[in-house]
This record gives sequence, structure tokens and C-alpha cells, in this order.
Amino acid sequence: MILLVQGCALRKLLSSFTHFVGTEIMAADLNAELSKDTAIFNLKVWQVIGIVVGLFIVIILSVLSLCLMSKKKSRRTPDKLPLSQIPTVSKEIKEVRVEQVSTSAFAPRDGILLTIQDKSSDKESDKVLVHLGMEKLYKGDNSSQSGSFHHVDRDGYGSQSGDESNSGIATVFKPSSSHPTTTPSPLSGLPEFSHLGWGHWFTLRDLELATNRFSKENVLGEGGYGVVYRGRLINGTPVAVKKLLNNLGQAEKEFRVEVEAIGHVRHKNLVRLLGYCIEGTHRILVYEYVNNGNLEQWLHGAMRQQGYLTWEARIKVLLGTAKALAYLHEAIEPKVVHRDIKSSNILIDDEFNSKVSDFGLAKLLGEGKSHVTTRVMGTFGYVAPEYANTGLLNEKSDVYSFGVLVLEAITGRDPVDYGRPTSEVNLVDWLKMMVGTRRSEEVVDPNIEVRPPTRALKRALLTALRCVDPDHEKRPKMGQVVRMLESEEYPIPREDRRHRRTQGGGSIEMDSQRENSDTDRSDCPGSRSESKAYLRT
Ligand SMILES: Nc1ncnc2c1ncn2[C@@H]1O[C@H](COP(=O)(O)OP(=O)(O)OP(=O)(O)O)[C@@H](O)[C@H]1O
Repeated sequence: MILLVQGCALRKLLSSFTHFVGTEIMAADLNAELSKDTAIFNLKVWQVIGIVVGLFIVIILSVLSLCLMSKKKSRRTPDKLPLSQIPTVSKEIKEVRVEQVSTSAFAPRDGILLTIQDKSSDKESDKVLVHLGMEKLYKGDNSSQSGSFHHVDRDGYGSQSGDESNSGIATVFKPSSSHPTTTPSPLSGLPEFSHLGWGHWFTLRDLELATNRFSKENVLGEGGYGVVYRGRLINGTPVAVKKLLNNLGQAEKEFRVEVEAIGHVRHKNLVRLLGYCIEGTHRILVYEYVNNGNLEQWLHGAMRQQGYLTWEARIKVLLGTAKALAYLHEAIEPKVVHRDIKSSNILIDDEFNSKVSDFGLAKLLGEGKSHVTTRVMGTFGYVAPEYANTGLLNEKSDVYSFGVLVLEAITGRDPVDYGRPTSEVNLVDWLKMMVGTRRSEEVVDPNIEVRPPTRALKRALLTALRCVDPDHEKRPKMGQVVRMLESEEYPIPREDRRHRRTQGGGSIEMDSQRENSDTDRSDCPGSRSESKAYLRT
């Protein structure tokens, strides 16, 4: 019907056109021609023309709408493609019973895992829980943190400790710079590739270029699940590129956990995951490059050649770490339990800000979940006793590991050191013994040239000892730990003190309450730290 109407209109148009040009005879001829019958169903010529034109219009419209639809689809594809290559995951934590403790491996400190495997370890990938409720991710209070988190831009980058220049070793304390949200993205200028909505999807070629084909000279270190390379993107951004070992279920799991657990989170004290590469069997993670070693290297390793960390530097690193953990435990949902807090996973930038790294073992704890039962993984000396014994994991396991970290930073000792007399092998036990016998002044790392004020030392020790409480319920939350470390009140905030008094406090606490009145407050970290050197050589 429409076609006929169109044909009719066309006929009229043609006749009026011919009329317009003034040749009525021609118009009459044309009219006669158009009115002739054709062989096609006895239709008139004008009707056939109308049908043809109409069909043409319909075809054009269909092609146009097909084009529009395919454009829309291709706009969605980048987000979906990489995700579809990541194996599907559960939204909820799957509780996995530890059926049988079969192995436990201990070895020297570097990168040694205490691994207690369960029978069903071959189903490890099923145990991963790696979906974040993004709408909830950005709620919560992060006010204690100057580098507060915010929604991630397309490049997965927003506020960031800006100064990338490695000035070598900072010998003088520079006040923590403000971290403007306007810092240019380290991914700017790179070709647009598919996005997960937060980061950059690198090709293998990009990363080969960045790392000089993963050359040995660029190896920063090797962890349990892969090798980390120093690299530089084509836009000049320095990066750390973690190439996960192939053919390991755990590596695949680590990859998914890292990408999905921390890809979206943003905190000044968490190392930033800039992007990833999924190509064939390759699984590669690309991080911001943190240019000043890690805490383990500063306390026990190569970085000591640069000088020893001052008390203030140690407290700054610990405080940043505590804030990162408070953020993971208390500001996002589901909360993230890191599970492998240890000194080699605390990276340090040139202003001695700490950046917690290595989320490969992280577990997500969904809303309402008090714990998850899982196989025990972590590093010997840092693992909370209840987790080691039962596989019960919640955020208090991280609190325990953080307590060990504090003790390690105060004393400069390894969490477990078989080179020491038997009573000193286990750092936590030795510390408890020293504090119990009122010898807390003796535990400070002899390499710290300017000893910490007594009150500051006691505050740090008390905080650490509360964190390593064998009863996980008595351990403070990380938010409380931040307040304890920051507190101007000596050595713990009044309300915490009241709470502890009702529960019965340790000897440090009693001492501290006695001493509270007769010590001045000028030596609290933070009050004058801005003029302190971080390193003593
Ligand atoms: N973003 C980064 N910037 C700079 N160096 C990094 C970065 N990430 C990791 N590194 C360094 O790379 C090395 C290997 O790190 P990785 O986290 O893989 O292993 P690890 O922590 O030493 O061991 P494990 O796998 O047992 O946790 C470490 O020396 C670490 O300091």
C-alpha cells in the first residue's frame, strides 16, 4: 500500500515537473508511458517504479539501522571481551572446609610460604571469590587518609602521589605532599585499548617493549607466583610488570584476584594496578612503579647500604600500611583480607610512603561474613595462630600480621630467626618476654641512631602487642590501630584505655598510665616529624 502511494506520488511529481518545464505534450507522453501496463502482475509502469523506489528506501533504512546496532555493540565489546576471558567467578565467598592438613613447608625468610594444603587443592580455582559489588565499593569513610579514594577514571587512574622522580635516597624529611586529583594519568598518550572500566588492557607487545623483552637486567625480583620486571611504557611512565608463571592454577587465581579485587580500589597506600595483559597463556599485571625498595630490603637487605631507617620513617611506613588495611577492611564492601602482610610486600616510595602490594592471596569477605574457612597461605612468622591452626580467616588475621610487622620494624629483627638463641627465635614470644620483664627499652633496633622517645616506643609496642593477641577477638580493628599509632594521647586513646582497663591490660599499659602524667608530649610522631631525617647513614 505504502509503495503504491509512493508510486502515485512519484507519478504526480513527474507530471508536475514536466508541466513546470512547460512541455505539455511531453507531459502527456510521459503520463501515457507511465500508465502503460507491464508484464509484472499487470502493474502500471508508475506502480513498478514506485515499488522499486520504495524497496530501495526500505533497504537503505534497514542497512542504516543495522549499522547503528553494530556500533552500539562494538562500544560494549571492550568491557566484555577481557572479562569473558577471565574464568567465571562466584559472587559469594565459598566456604571450603580444610579437610586434611597435609603439608607445611618452612624455609628461610625470603618468599617462603607456610602452606597447609587441603585435599581438594586441585579445585583451588573454585574457591576464589572475586566479584566486587562496585556500587558499594566507593562508599565508606576514608577520611583519615589524605589520598582518599574516589571513583576511577577510564584509565583507572586519578589521584596519585605525583612525584615520580627518583631522587635517590631522601635524607631529609619532606612533608607529605598533597595529592591533587589533577595529576596526569600515567596511561595518557597510550593507544586506546579495551578497558575493564578501570585500567588498561596491554598487549604482550606493549609489555615486551616496556621491559626490553622481559630482559634479565630489568628483573626487580621473583615472588612465589611470578617475576617482576621494571619497565617503561611508551608514554614514559615507569611501571612494574609482574609476569605470572605459566600453567599454575594458583597463578591464574592470583591474576583474577588481583585484577578483580584491587583493580578498582584506590588508596594512596595501596600499590596501584594500572592494567593487565591476557594473551594466550600469558597473564601479566602492570603496576605503578614504586621506586624506593620495600620494607624488608630496608630492614634486612640491600637498601641498608643507603642508610638505616629512622624511627620516624618506620612509623610513617607503618601508619600508611595501617591506613591501607583499615581501608580494605572497613571502607569497602566486600572487605578484602590481604592474607600476606609482610615486610617484602610493603613497598616504599621516595617520600617513605608505604604502598601495600601483592594481592595474590587476598580473599574477599562478603557482607555479613565473619570469616571464611580456607587453606592457610601466608608467610611463616606472620600468620595468625588461629588461621594457621584452623584455616579460619577474617580480617583479624591481617591485624596479627600487621602486629608482627610493627615488631619487625621496631626491632629490626626477622619474625623468625633461627640464627638467634632459642628464646629469641620467635619475635613475638621474645617481645612478650622482654615487655613482661620490663625490658622494652632494650628491644629497639640498635641501628636506629636516634632512639625513639619512651612514650612513642611504648605506644608502638603496645599497639603491636594488642595486634598479636592470641585471641583474635581481642585484637583491635585496623581503624583503631591507626588511631593508636597516630594518637597524641599517651600511649593509647582514653576510650581505648577504659576498654582495656575493664579487660585487664598488659604491663606496658600499666606502666604507661603511670608515666602518662610525667612525660612531655612533644615527641609524639607527627608532632615534629616533619623536620626529621628519615635516614641515618
Ligand atoms: N610495583 C612495584 N614497584 C617496584 N617494585 C616492585 C613492585 N611490585 C613488586 N616489586 C618488587 O618485585 C619483587 C618481587 O615481588 P613479589 O611481590 O612478586 O614477590 P615477594 O613479595 O618478594 O614474594 P611473595 O611472592 O612470596 O610475596 C620484590 O622485590 C618487590 O619489592
